[in-house]
Amino acid sequence: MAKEALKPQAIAGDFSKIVDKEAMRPSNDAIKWSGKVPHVLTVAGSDSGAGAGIQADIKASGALGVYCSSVITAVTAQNTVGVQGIHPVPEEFVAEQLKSVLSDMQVDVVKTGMLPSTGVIKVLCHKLKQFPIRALVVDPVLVATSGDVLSGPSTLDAFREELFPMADIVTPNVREASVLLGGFDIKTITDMCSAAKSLYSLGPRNVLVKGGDLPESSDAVDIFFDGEHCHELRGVRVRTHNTHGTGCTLASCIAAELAKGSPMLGAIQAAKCFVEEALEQSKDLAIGNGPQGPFDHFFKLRNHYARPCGTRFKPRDLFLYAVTDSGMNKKWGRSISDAVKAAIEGGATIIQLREKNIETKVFVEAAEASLEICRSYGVPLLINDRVDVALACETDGVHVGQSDMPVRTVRQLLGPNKIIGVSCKTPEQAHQAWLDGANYIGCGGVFPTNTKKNNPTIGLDGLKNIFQSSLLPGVAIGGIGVENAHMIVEMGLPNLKGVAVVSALFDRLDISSETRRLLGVLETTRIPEEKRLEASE
Ligand SMILES: Nc1ncnc2c1ncn2[C@@H]1O[C@H](COP(=O)(O)OP(=O)(O)O)[C@@H](O)[C@H]1O
Ligand SMILES: Cc1ncc(COP(=O)(O)O)c(N)n1
Ligand SMILES: [Mg+2]
Repeated sequence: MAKEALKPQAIAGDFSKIVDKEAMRPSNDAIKWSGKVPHVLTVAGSDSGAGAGIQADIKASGALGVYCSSVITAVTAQNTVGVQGIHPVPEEFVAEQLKSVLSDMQVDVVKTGMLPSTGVIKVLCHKLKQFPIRALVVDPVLVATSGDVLSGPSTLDAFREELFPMADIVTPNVREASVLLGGFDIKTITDMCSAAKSLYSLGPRNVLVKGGDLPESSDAVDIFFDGEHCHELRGVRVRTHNTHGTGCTLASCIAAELAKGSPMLGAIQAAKCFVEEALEQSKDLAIGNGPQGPFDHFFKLRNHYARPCGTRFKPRDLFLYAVTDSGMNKKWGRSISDAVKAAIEGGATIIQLREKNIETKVFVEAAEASLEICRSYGVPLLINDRVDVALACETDGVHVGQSDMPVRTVRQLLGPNKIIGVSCKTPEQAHQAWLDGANYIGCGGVFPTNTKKNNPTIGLDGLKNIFQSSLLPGVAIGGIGVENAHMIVEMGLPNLKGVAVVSALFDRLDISSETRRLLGVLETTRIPEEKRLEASE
């Protein structure tokens, strides 16, 4: 199996090297299928619930523009609750399916999933010697995420002694790595690196130990070992129960990217980015009644908000928008990052550091400390006005006013993956923000406020005037608190996605409880029926 072509580009620097996955997103260029098409063959089980197994592999490959054929090794009766039954396909028929595909089609990469018996593993190894391919991705599916056994302990030797030495990469999760290493205890990222190195000694060219189920890990961290360096691939842990099929999907995305010619590390980064985006986009999916639902592999077809990986923005992030104020922090004797943490713990969905009188060094330190907190909760962090601080700290974006740096310039500096918000008082300013490439608008002040002196208020009518024509989602800001936030919600304006607040949170003794109170108002206020009808016209 000619593997040199896929030799990973080892990156200097050892364990603590966190590789920037943004550099390698799945190519979004439209792949026109003509002539030789990148081709993955999945050799795996069928999941009747279609969240994992060959169904996940075929969907993932298709989403990445790669053709995917399939050899079924077992048929499982499975849903979001678990696996109710397994019917292995006789190994001679697995051999027949392999011969049908490999003898007729130019398969670039084979990806394996559920291999229920030693016999099937032996048949597969034999066929791969008979029909050489460019790369082999082995996802050693032993136990489904639901906990059901998919490949018994009798297959461990065949995985370790026959299949692993042929693999370009093996992708065990923490549990599978532990079992394959005879019960090696994996509790930390350092343990994951040790496990990856031990698995590497079994013969695969590369090892990826997946950390989706690593206990107490605030991020989703995987460890990639290429024989020289341990690379830490860190992604945001998406708070969702729709994780059925994450492992299958990651492995089939790696196979698809390899089939398109990516180097190994680039393929892994692109695959991880795809899974993270799919999970993020599928948080509200409700398929099945069990504890672990599937996610949407075709989110890019449905998602008209272009959210390249690395942009943690969705309009619903604007729901409860906390804007810090250094004067208030000084008054209450708290640091900016403490205020940020308290607001997020109370339910804030996005944070903006608005620090008008602060030394740049202090601002950068506060932004870095706040970003660490925001990342751990998966909450976007924006910087008010100071594009230099946003760039220096790699925050999720900026919010600029009409007299700050022009939005087009900000977009050129920050690139497509960052969030840009713009303060607007008129429909014309909102339209210009859309033309200039902003992601959202902040409109106000709605009610009189002491936070922003001599700032003419626009009132509810001004707010309505803007959002009735705005092409961008946005928030209302200015004098908003628990006593009047319901009035904003009751307007029922489709693009008005939330409220931005300052003193209602930060000029209070207990930020978290004030935030929770405001969240309660926003969540319980109902849009009057007539407004709902008006909005739907
Ligand atoms: N909640 C999550 N948020 C973001 N990434 C996740 C999440 N759960 C799993 N992943 C990622 O999905 C991929 C599959 O990991 P994992 O779920 O551990 O595999 P398996 O499904 O085989 O148990 C890994 O890249 C992991 O980091
Ligand atoms: C047929 C089949 N193959 C694989 C898995 C693993 O699923 P996950 O990726 O969620 O661990 C599964 N549940 N069913
Ligand atoms: Mg999983």
